[in-house]
Amino acid sequence: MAKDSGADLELAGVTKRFPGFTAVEALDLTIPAGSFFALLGPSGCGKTTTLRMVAGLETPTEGRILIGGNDVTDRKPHQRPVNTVFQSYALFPHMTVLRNVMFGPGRRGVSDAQRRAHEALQLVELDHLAGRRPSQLSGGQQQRVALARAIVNRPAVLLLDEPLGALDLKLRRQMQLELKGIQNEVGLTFVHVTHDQEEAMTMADTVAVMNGGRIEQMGAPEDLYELPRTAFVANFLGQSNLLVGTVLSGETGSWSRSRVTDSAWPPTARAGAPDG
Ligand SMILES: Nc1ncnc2c1ncn2[C@@H]1O[C@H](COP(=O)(O)OP(=O)(O)OP(=O)(O)O)[C@@H](O)[C@H]1O
Repeated sequence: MAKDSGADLELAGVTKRFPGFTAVEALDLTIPAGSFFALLGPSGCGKTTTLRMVAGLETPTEGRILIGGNDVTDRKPHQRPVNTVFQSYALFPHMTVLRNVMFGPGRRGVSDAQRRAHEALQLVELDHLAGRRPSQLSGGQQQRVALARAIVNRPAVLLLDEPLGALDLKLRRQMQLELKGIQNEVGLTFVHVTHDQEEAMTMADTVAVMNGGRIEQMGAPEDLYELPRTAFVANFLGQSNLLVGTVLSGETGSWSRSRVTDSAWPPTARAGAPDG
């Protein structure tokens, strides 16, 4: 399959309020074209609501959403250059794998829908099972068909909502690598929602850690791990030993005299705080 170019995704002041509850709070975010971006956070932090607003399934209370520089905030889901892969594969059970993958381009009247569907199936290494029905496939194979069905539409942005959540651990780890490989190959912009730290850290170029509807910290996985800016991020990304204290003086990396403190986080500062 030809390498498609994804588009930048930009969220400007995006907020979602449900009656009596703010799920997403003034989110500002730019995801560069062709990158693999992960939204990581605990249950209820607003990840799926954010994704649903990008897909057009939820309307922001405030803010704008731009894809490739075009404001899509008021566009219906099918008018956006976006496809979503859900945890529940949502394949059509009565159709073959090939028909499932052809469905989108076929409906849009694309002339070479069948060839494109075969290409997408080759990409996920399932073309040899094109004649089967979803019930004759394993969970991992069904998830790959769901991915092919999204990729065949060549969306500028591909949204993945816990796409590996229904798979057992071994298959999940294997699919993480495959998904990352496919993203490299097709070059689309991937936005992946997960509460699995390891998944986000191994797959994404950039990880945004969400907490209570806000992005607590965003950066390359290794930067988040090495330099978490808050105790929440440190705890969420791994095991950590936190000590509460007060900084009396000094700068990060060159401490003279301090007591270890919550605000003395990140860990380089901790390591340099000798006399607490
Ligand atoms: N239609 C709705 N009406 C009211 N509150 C909602 C609605 N949809 C979501 N919420 C609330 O908004 C918050 C964020 O929900 P969201 O589904 O975005 O979380 P999440 O981070 O994706 O969680 P999970 O990992 O469990 O899917 C939750 O507290 C949820 O209860």
